[in-house]
Amino acid sequence: MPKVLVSDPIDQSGLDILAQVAQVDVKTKLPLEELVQLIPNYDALMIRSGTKVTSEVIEAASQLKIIGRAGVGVDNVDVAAATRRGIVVVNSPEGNTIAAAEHALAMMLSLSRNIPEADKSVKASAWDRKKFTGVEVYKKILGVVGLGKIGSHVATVARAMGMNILAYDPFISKERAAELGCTLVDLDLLFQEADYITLHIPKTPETAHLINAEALAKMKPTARIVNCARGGIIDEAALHEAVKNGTIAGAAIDVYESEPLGESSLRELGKSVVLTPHLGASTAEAQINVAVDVAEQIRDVLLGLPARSAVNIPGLRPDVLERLRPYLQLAETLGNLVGQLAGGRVEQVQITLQGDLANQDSKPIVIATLKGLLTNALRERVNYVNASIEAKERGIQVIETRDAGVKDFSGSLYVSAQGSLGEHSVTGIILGGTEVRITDINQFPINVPPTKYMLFTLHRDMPGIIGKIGSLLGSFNVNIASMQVGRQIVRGDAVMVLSIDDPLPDGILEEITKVPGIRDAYTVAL
Ligand SMILES: NC(=O)C1=CN([C@@H]2O[C@H](COP(=O)(O)OP(=O)(O)OC[C@H]3O[C@@H](n4cnc5c(N)ncnc54)[C@H](O)[C@@H]3O)[C@@H](O)[C@H]2O)C=CC1
Ligand SMILES: O=C(O)CCC(=O)C(=O)O
Repeated sequence: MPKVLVSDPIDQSGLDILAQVAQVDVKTKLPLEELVQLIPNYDALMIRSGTKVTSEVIEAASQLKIIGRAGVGVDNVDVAAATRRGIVVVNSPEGNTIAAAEHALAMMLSLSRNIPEADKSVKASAWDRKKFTGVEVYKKILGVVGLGKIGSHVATVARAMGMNILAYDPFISKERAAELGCTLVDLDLLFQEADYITLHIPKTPETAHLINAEALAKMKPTARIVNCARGGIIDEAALHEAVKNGTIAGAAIDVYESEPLGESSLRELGKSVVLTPHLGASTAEAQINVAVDVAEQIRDVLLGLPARSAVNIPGLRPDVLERLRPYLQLAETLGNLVGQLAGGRVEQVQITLQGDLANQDSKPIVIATLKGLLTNALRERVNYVNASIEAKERGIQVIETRDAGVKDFSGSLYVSAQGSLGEHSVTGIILGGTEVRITDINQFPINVPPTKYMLFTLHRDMPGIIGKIGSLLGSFNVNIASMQVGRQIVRGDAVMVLSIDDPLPDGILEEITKVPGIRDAYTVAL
């Protein structure tokens, strides 16, 4: 049974799903050294934001197939290192959207109405109303930085509260912003005009310290800033100075440069600053959503199925995946077959989506073909995550084409490879929705299902040759399960495809090539 390590608190609903297919060990607050020691025993790791999955952890993770982040941000995972090791990283892109958006709105209102400090004072038996007079958000300008899933929801609700929305997001169209009732502006204008600024962007090298002393200096002295996105987007030292000096009016912060928040001057700023301990996703509903979403993906990957929200392999909508699944199998089989026919050192591979298949998303099909192509060399080290990188590192040139005009079958896949045994090509189709059929080898039409052990010959189409190969295989005690011949013209060149029950014994291939009329022979194990 596979083993899953859950190293952050995860809702029971997720643990129950994992337990259907795996042994589940929940061990939270592990020091790095302990995680490094334990991880070689596990097939999957499920985390929230607490666990840092560093390159050191990934190096030690000799069995790990998947890291599941029950949340959105994967900045606590070294995704590049995981990709290199062929480990799938999945997240839950939408499970906590509403929770995070509502937290940002709650922070904005708490800050405006001094709710945390007022609460503290009443609980300390005071009744001080004047001290906690606040400001309204109605008719104020909200600057939304990042108009993705969370930013959009914040903008929609804020508009309903009577706010006017400016937005900055270089990857969102004006039309989409207009649909949400936002005006797209550049960042400087947003900084200058906004009464409230709320951040909903990932932390990247471009967004690190986006809010620094220079940016804060452009804001209104009455401006208030909310960060429920990621620590490090705001320079905390600069923020402290800006609030202390009255450059801006205040800030509400959920995420920090270093978590848990250690010593911090932000704590000294009284009611001008509201601080929460990374609570954006902490609602009962969001925790069930993300736990179920990610646990289902871990379960699927452990069962050999693709994940729907992998961040390091092309994401596919489940309905698209369902439609493509047989073609991924076809691509992998043809890649593996052509890779063996072409011998080692493949320099170039051409992948053509033909007929109706030409209308499909080619990326996963190309990846599946490369995975098949490299399987012989890399075995279980190659998978959907690292196949493209491995192919690139081996200097394999990948040519991807489409030909909707090929109408022999409703949809077919053509793969050719140039390797140490020359150039070889195969074509295949899916029959009856699930069955792989090889319909062409090196331009010779055939119709055979792939089997574990196969023998291919290229020979002259002449009487007696099939019998000779049959007798030769018989003399080596090789049992033939099925045989088919394909030719272009009578008594011209032909191919023979044999499915055999066992691997071909050493030396027999050489004997086959000595049979008069045989030009070449290849054996493959799929
Ligand atoms: N505090 C918490 O507990 C939670 C925090 N988050 C964080 O919230 C952030 C946003 O999450 P989602 O809305 O789900 O992500 P999303 O991917 O839907 O949206 C992010 C938006 O940022 C935009 N963007 C990227 N780089 C940008 C840049 N340099 N300047 C301006 N815009 C840029 C993108 O175009 C995209 O529209 C993420 O950092 C995520 O980790 C998410 C959930 C909970
Ligand atoms: O797991 C959590 O509570 C943090 C959520 C978060 O920051 C995210 O989903 O990006």
